[in-house]
Amino acid sequence: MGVSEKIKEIEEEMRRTQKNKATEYHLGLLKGKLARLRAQLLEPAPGAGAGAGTGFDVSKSGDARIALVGFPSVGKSTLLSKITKTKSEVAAYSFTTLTAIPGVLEYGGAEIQILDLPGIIEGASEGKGRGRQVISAAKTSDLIMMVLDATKKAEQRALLEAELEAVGIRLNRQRPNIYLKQKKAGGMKINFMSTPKNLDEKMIYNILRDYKMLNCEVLVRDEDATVDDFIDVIMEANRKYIKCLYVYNKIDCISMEFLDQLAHEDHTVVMSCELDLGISDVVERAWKELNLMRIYTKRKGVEPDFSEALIVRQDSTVEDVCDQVHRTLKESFKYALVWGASARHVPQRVGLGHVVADEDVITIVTK
Ligand SMILES: Nc1nc2c(ncn2[C@@H]2O[C@H](COP(=O)(O)OP(=O)(O)OP(=O)(O)O)[C@@H](O)[C@H]2O)c(=O)[nH]1
Ligand SMILES: [K+]
Ligand SMILES: [Mg+2]
Repeated sequence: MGVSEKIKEIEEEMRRTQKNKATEYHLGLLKGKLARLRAQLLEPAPGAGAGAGTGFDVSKSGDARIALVGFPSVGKSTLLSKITKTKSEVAAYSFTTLTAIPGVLEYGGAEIQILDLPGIIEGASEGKGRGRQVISAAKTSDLIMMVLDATKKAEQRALLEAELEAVGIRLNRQRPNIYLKQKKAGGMKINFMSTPKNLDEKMIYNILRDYKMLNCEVLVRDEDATVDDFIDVIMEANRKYIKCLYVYNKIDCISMEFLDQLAHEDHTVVMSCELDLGISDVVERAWKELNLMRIYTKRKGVEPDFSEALIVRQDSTVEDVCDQVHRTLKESFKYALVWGASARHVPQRVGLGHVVADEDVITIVTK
């Protein structure tokens, strides 16, 4: 039996099994097995590189990468052509786009790579269409823009989310607060910080044994943690926590009432590429979700250079800023002077570990 068939069989068994106290452990084990099989499915076939030669092996460039994911003909390519200088083919038929098409969005002094991808369909995670390559490309992004057709049924969003879930992408979620460490010996040590609501020692023990992890230390810190969370922690190497912005296109074709309802949902923006409505909101929201920071440098005795920003990620330190300037700069680093929101007084003299804030001005003093 192939991996896909095994997955189907387990999914079927899970559907058949009634959820109650008596079946809880059995269902937990099935979930664990399912997660392992799904990860197997994603392993590249022997000899074939990840997306090599299929047009999906676009190298990363710029300060961040955004992937456009959605069903066919929702307007992904139309959006790419609107916000970048790249023209990706647009047409009324499905699967107009067949490979990954990169474009560059310039915003706030940053260059953001936008990846237009082929449309995906239900079953994509199991390899339907080019689903697996598309989702693998999405997995490399810093933000997923899920482009949705506002005129289509609401289920489309849940269907797409399930496809992304199945390959280990977790949207707008944090890694579960569970500590897990494999050991060479000593058996299993399972501890809870407070009484868990959805987990117990037996459940964790069963799943660990099924994964042949007989020596390890577990500390569940979150009382709301579920079996799925625990499996995510075991499968850590295969999981990716990515932000998602839901972008509803074609609002030129829906009622004002429905538009209002959509616009109020979390992590959601609405637009019409056709009427050129809301496009700048989409870009602004995407920029915010990326949480990038602009840092300006200033040479001693000279005004800061506001024409060119260094772009760093959230929670970056002076060390990260140095790396942006030059790979070896930190080797000759003596101290830095910082003006702006991260400084307690201006200028504050700081070391490499100082965490910077958006729009800080910094002078790096070398030995
Ligand atoms: N009414 C309306 N039509 C739109 C809008 N944006 C795009 N379209 C149309 O939707 C169709 C599909 O657009 P594409 O950009 O090719 O869609 P896609 O998501 O890239 O499609 P695939 O590459 O096939 O997955 C085209 O006929 C567009 O003209 C919009 O805001 N309103
Ligand atoms: K299309
Ligand atoms: Mg397209």
